[in-house]
Amino acid sequence: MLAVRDLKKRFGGLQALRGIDLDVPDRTILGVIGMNGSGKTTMLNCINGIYRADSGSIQLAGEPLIGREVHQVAALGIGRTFQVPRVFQRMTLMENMDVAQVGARASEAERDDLSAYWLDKVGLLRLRHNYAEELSGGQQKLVELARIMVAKPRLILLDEPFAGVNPELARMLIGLIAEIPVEHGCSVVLVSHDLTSIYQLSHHIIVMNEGAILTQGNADTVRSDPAVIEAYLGA
Ligand SMILES: Nc1ncnc2c1ncn2[C@@H]1O[C@H](COP(=O)(O)OP(=O)(O)OP(=O)(O)O)[C@@H](O)[C@H]1O
Repeated sequence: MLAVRDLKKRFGGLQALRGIDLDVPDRTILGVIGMNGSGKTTMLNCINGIYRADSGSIQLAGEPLIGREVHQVAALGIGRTFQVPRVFQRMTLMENMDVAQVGARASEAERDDLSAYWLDKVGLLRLRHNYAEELSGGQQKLVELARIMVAKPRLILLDEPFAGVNPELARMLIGLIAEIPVEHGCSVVLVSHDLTSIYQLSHHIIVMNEGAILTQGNADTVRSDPAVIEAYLGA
């Protein structure tokens, strides 16, 4: 679904990405871990068009993405959430959901049904007529996830979805992310410092360090890799 080759990005004198290669097969979850500043968010920003990569290639199901604007990447089927959720504060939750369906070939009733379905999935249906600004930061993260899902994406990029989310909501979120590939036919790139969730959810994991991939593999491989233990886990 997603293929990244030799992706490089520099900010002035800082080489933030030093040639990243990765593949996310259809209906799988790629976990991304790494120390602060290792380039995880920069990589997501290059994939969804916030930053223009200096070199390399990014393809979604064979479609090249580099050089496309954020809205064009979204229209090709990539949804994105942020460390600090970007929901429309002065809109109700239903209005937030509807904005994400602009251009969808669906009636108002169909759009409302889909909005309600996803708000229910994230446990916020009862608050559908509340303004987003009335919700906690953790709840806003759930709204953001629900909002990207109503656009029926082929791939979603989740940046620290569990940070600032209380344990009960986090458990619900883990269950929800786990079923997204199979039930909704969507691949996931999951950036998180929460190793337990990453190990539990990911089909494949990459460990980033100073803009490069330090190691990769399944949870067992990554957990036991001496370079990861030394560089990332510090133990
Ligand atoms: N717009 C920017 N301008 C200059 N430097 C930037 C910019 N964005 C990121 N960087 C730098 O690039 C490096 C990688 O940052 P990035 O945010 O991608 O790391 P990260 O792995 O997501 O970190 P964290 O876990 O703290 O979110 C850091 O040194 C950061 O300061």
